[in-house]
Amino acid sequence: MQLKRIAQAKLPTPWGTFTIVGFKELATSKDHVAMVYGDITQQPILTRIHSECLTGDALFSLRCDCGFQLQAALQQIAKTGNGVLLYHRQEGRNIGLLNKIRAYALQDEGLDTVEANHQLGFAADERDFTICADMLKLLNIDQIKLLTNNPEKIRVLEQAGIKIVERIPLEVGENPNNEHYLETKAQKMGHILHLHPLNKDEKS
Ligand SMILES: Nc1nc2c(ncn2[C@@H]2O[C@H](COP(=O)(O)OP(=O)(O)OP(=O)(O)O)[C@@H](O)[C@H]2O)c(=O)[nH]1
Ligand SMILES: [Zn+2]
Repeated sequence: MQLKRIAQAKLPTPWGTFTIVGFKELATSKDHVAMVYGDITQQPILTRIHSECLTGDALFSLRCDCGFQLQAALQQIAKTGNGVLLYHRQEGRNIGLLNKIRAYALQDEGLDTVEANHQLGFAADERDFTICADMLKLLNIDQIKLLTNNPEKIRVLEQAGIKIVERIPLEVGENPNNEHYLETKAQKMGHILHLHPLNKDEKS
């Protein structure tokens, strides 16, 4: 176990009142949170793993789909009546905010999101989803329905002992600014996405 459960409190949102549960990583003291809604003893539980994206989550960026996914996931969990959103604090696929801004600068020069990470000396994705499996275990959850388009999350969680009963797609927020980013995720990172590329010649 890499985490310790530290504190919890009520957290009202526009979609309902969640309970926010705070965890600390034992090795690094880094913190993560879970947003828990309703009765989570009835498994499988609707679950979303949301990786931190300051620009998308808090600053309204249209370069990615994160802000849209965060809202849609909280909304869907509240509508379902129970579920959990893990807010996984590994910003920029775990290269950190400042390196993500460096990667964005390289993307402004024409590199794609994977090439930009490589140019900076990082793997395409540096995240560790075993932290998420540990958060679920500390919440006594071992069977989930996972909201994701990323098969890697499923692979790592299953290996860590979490049963994924169902994958539920979460495709929101596609726009002209993130069209190329989403295409790269589908083509190079294995994401299951049904994109609607804007075609200027299209009549419909
Ligand atoms: N390094 C890097 N990180 C990015 C970039 N754009 C978004 N991110 C980060 O990517 C993470 C979100 O990952 P995504 O690839 O959008 O989606 P996912 O979580 O793998 O998959 P889904 O479950 O389908 O949403 C967040 O931590 C963002 O900060 C980028 O261009 N470069
Ligand atoms: Zn983002």
